[in-house]
Amino acid sequence: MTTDRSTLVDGARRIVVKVGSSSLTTAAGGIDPARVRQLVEVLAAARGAGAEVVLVSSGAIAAGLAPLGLTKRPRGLAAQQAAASVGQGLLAHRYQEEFARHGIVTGQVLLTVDDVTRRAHYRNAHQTFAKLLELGVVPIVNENDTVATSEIRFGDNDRLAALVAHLVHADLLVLLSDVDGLYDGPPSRPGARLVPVVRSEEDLAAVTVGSAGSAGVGTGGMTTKVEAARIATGAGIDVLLTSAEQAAAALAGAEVGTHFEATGKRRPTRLLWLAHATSGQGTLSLDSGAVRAVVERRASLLAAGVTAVDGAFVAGDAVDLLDPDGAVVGRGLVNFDADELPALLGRSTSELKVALGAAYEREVIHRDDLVLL
Ligand SMILES: Nc1ncnc2c1ncn2[C@@H]1O[C@H](COP(=O)(O)OP(=O)(O)O)[C@@H](O)[C@H]1O
Ligand SMILES: N[C@@H](CCC(=O)OP(=O)(O)O)C(=O)O
Repeated sequence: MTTDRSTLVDGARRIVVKVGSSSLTTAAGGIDPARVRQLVEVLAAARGAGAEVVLVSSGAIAAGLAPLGLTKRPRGLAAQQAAASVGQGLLAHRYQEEFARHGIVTGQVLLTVDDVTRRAHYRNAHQTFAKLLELGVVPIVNENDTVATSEIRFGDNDRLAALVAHLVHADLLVLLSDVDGLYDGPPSRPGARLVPVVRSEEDLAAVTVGSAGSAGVGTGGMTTKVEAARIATGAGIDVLLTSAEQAAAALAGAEVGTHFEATGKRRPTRLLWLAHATSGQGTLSLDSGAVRAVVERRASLLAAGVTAVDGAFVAGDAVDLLDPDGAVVGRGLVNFDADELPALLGRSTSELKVALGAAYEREVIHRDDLVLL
């Protein structure tokens, strides 16, 4: 049964709100202080009503354009990183001042994929959010654009927001865009209709999802929002998608935008990151026995079942697991460097212990560090 909106919103104790660049910028592309102010008023009201709020805000690159004399988002990664470096401080400052008007302290959290997939870093991120919220701070999150390389980049804050929602155990994820919800086709197309509720994949089958509109500051368009909604709902978190203009109404429980209903159960957070926020830094090819062990018995991967190694990874990196036909069956955090592995392949752990010492007795990937894809 569909939860009515006011029950959904009133029942949400912890809310992650994501706002896109297109909802924060002027037509010329710079940050619009009036739009930031309006958003902060809505979030301060949600806080006043008793919810804890985490804001995932895009806009660093957009905020950095004008100071650098640029009129549109640059194409190259280095130029985007430079713009983000200039813009992130300005953006954080804008928020800090606006929240301070409501007596609310903000904290900046810049995340990279690495920060949240490696065990120690992930625990650290989790603890930082917990402490900030305990202290009554509104964390303002963005990708750490200036240091992320293209290989380890989320690239879009929609998925980042879904993963943060899971990391902080949010009850509700609100995605704010320049469009007031999911339409059954690109909203510029005549006759496109708003989809008020998405309950399952079947409801998405009839929807044509396109990329960003003409303004040119957004990144992923509707594709990354639907993907973010899939990640969050699959992890047990309800999602509301609407426009920044309708944020106040949405957070007051009005029937605006699109509600993606939570479907799945919570999964261990780190594995969600591993499945959705990383790509493998290399591959391990498995023989059919190892595929069965890993996929059917959920066992750890041992060197005996690995037939080939590809890529330049180091211990702790994510690698993709391939079946004998080359299809990706899983992803895991590997316990050895790529150049250590060839000498171990096909050998049993007891044999490795005798030949190379106890340090080589360990699994290639422990089952707790492995997700099936
Ligand atoms: N089926 C759809 N429903 C709604 N919007 C869509 C759809 N397909 C494509 N879009 C486009 O996606 C855009 C939102 O993406 P984007 O500009 O990246 O937003 P943001 O900056 O908020 O992340 C909308 O303005 C719209 O033009
Ligand atoms: N991290 C980048 C934004 C990436 C992004 O997802 O942008 P958007 O599609 O506007 O939400 C920035 O702050 O400019």
